[in-house]
Amino acid sequence: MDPIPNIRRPRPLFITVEGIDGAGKSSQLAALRQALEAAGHTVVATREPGGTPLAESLRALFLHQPMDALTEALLVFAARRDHLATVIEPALAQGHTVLCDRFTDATFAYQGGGRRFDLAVLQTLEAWVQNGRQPDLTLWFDLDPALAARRRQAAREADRLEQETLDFFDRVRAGYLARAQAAPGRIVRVEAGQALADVQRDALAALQHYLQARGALA
Ligand SMILES: Nc1ncnc2c1ncn2[C@@H]1O[C@H](COP(=O)(O)OP(=O)(O)O)[C@@H](O)[C@H]1O
Ligand SMILES: Cc1cn([C@H]2C[C@H](O)[C@@H](COP(=O)(O)OP(=O)(O)O)O2)c(=O)[nH]c1=O
Repeated sequence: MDPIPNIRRPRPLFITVEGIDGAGKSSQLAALRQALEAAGHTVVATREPGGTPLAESLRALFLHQPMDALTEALLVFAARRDHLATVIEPALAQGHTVLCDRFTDATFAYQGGGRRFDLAVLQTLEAWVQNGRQPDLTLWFDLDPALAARRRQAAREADRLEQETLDFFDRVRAGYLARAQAAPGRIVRVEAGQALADVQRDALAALQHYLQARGALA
């Protein structure tokens, strides 16, 4: 008889990070990944829109071509469909934890909040595309839009979305707040206006709290 491998892998998780552009979520991904690996998870790190060759092509169009709000919503959900079918679901089925930079909360915040697009249509698309799949945990890096704009200006050239007004980002932020209020057990707000190390401390604490509460440690 083959020996049974003495490895206890924790239950795979689907974890997402969210926030307005410049909130600092990408800066926290490496530390989150390390913490998950230290807890026994094998991690697939990915992003939206993107994460597959097709979805990365859609991302390039999305970030640079002018389009209306419905087209935006259809493109991000088309990208999401391919990403779920070819990366996220297979990874979870193989026992890997998926750490994803943005997911559907971004659609409700940007297209729903920012563009004021019909939330009922987004809910219909979500149901069609996701087949019930939702993140287990979402860390929402929340930052004042004026401060986020200053951080972005110091860091990079603005893409199509990042050229939007402060009013737009106020609505995106309000969209995230509404999502967090509707799903308080899933979405955890992290105060992103602090120094990088303090944001990291709070994000890791929220992750550890979740892992302990769900028994998701190795
Ligand atoms: N807590 C922080 N304090 C100051 N600057 C930060 C902080 N977090 C990130 N930054 C900087 O702000 C810019 C945007 O951060 P980034 O992680 O790319 O944000 P996002 O992925 O949310 O758009 C980068 O130049 C980054 O170094
Ligand atoms: C996933 C998603 C992203 N977006 C937007 C948010 C961002 O402005 C942009 C790309 O996100 P992001 O990868 O965070 O950009 P960057 O690498 O420049 O930090 O796409 C939507 O509008 N709807 C969505 O559903």
